[in-house]
Amino acid sequence: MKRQAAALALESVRGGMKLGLGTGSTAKHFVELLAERVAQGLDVVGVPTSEQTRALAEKLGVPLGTLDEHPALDLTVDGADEVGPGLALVKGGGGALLREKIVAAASREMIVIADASKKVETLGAFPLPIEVVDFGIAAVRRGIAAAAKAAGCQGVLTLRRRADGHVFVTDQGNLILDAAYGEIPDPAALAAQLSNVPGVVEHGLFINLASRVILAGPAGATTISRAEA
Ligand SMILES: O=C[C@H](O)[C@H](O)[C@H](O)COP(=O)(O)O
Repeated sequence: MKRQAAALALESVRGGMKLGLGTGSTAKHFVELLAERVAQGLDVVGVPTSEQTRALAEKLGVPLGTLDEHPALDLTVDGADEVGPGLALVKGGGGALLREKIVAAASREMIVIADASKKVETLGAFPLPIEVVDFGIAAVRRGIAAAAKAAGCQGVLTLRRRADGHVFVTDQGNLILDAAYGEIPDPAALAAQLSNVPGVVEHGLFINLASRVILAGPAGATTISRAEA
């Protein structure tokens, strides 16, 4: 299903485009399919949103550039952990939210590809990743808790660890707190509150960034554009 969504997104790619390349298991399918088209002669430049995606794209022969070289991208294709009303997203399950958001914001269009299970009525069942600096984390936690409360959210903040028990460090050298809010009644309000907390580098709420979402399920794929979401 993820590959089906990725294949549909690929139909929006044209020669000459500058593409943001997302991160995660769904975005991986897109990079693989894109590489097949590149091998057949499609001329594009990709800007990866993580070292993981960079390594994959390099291995598969997708031409890469940086956001400094290409500050205005045509299209970004990326996955999501949750897709809510208005195509508001939770992202960052793989820890790439900061670069993903910068790349998406630099793109004229963002297409999200996901399996249909990612569509929810209310965001928040998936813990919200919040990227924070490695300084004064106890104070930053307090700031996040107060900001969340002001937006009607309460929940445990867990410092993300890798499978081997070591603290997870993002590509930008920061840490991630996963916020188990359960429900986020007003994602835009929470996003604004969190952005004001000193020490919060970025959070995984993507508001008004996705222009289209391609959801693939057992019965086929559906495309939702923001105007109709
Ligand atoms: O940091 C990771 C990204 O935001 C991913 O796009 C997100 O976690 C979805 O990943 P997947 O396609 O593996 O479910």
